Amino acid sequence: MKITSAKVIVCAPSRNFVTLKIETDEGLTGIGDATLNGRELAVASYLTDHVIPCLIGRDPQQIEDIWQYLYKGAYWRRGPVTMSAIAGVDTALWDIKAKAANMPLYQLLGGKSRTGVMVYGHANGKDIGHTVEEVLRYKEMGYKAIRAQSGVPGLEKVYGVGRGTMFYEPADADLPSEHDWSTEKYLRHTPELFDKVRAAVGPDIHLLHDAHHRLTPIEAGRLGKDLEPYRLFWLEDTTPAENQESFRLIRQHTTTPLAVGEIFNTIWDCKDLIQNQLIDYIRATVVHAGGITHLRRIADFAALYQVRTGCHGATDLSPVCMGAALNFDLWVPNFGIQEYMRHTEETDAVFPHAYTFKDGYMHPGETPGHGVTIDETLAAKYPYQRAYLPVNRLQHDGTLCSW
Ligand SMILES: O=C(O)[C@@H](O)[C@@H](O)[C@H](O)[C@H](O)CO
Ligand SMILES: [Mg+2]
Repeated sequence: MKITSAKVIVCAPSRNFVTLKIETDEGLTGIGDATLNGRELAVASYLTDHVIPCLIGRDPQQIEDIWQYLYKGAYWRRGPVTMSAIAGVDTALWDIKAKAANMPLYQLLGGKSRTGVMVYGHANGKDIGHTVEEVLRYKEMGYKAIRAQSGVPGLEKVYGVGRGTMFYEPADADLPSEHDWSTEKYLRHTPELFDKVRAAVGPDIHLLHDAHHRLTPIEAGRLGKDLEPYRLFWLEDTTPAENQESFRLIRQHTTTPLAVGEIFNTIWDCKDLIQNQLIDYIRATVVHAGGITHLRRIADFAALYQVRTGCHGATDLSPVCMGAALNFDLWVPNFGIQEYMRHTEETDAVFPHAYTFKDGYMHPGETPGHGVTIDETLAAKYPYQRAYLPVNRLQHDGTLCSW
């Protein structure tokens, strides 16, 4: 089998997506997500101008060799642009291989390890009362795990509070919008949020929360300790994780489970965190961590240390990534949970898919491949529109901080 052509499809049904489509001389095609929120065209160019010329004529069945060729052959290794581009190729090749084998991707990986993939949804509100209502609405929809994020009194715009109800998209302007931040206000507010949420939702629903890289390690330890009475499933991205060692301090102060890694793109970003058991869940996922091939390596390494997977699944990861991730989740032995932010109807129409949601669990479907396709005619009706993630400044003096 030979790769005869490949192309990048950039479209924006509700938000920007980058999709790589690979075609072969045996009529099989595969697609992969290569979306990097706020830097989409960098990945599109990386693929079109540098990767695709090297793919033509290669055997698409040689997934591992192509992965190593693209990772080592670039000389400049790692990073979100490179690894999202490699992920797009890798996912498309696994899609082709599973179609050639006439089986869903999870079967090719080793078959199912569970009856379904437990997912968590995003309940958010402008204040505690509204957030409690949203958490109860998600419980009503059948979710067994719900992330709760709310506005913080005294702060105008805070991460995680959407503009709609089901649809949350942080990239919101042609140039980065500016949010304000106060750790003090946030640390005062969040325990109160979970006191009310846990009291309303009962003991059986898994509750999650995302601190979104904003705390120092000792502040993270304090928040983790303050949230212990509410038994969170995980507290996510408490502190910027470039310094993996800093999680040791957090661990010393709290038993609240820790999740990190949605912005990681290789095993090297999380090696120390995992082998020192400084985290409980690794959030890396298909589109930003080099595809199925590399994510499988991360998961197998994590399994040695009883660290479980918790793949990122926000709306800026396309349905192609969701389909591939659900196949991965159904197979992976040390599965933890899958994030599931529902896409809009426009997005779902451009990316028809086999995956389904029922009573808090998802299934990738039985379609050969990863089970997601792209309607190119419809995609063409939604041209790219530059959009950035916000930047964040301390409310009291304007210092730029993590968003
Ligand atoms: O856990 C999450 O889903 C968030 O951290 C994401 O929504 C993140 O803000 C976006 O993916 C950034 O593009
Ligand atoms: Mg997050």
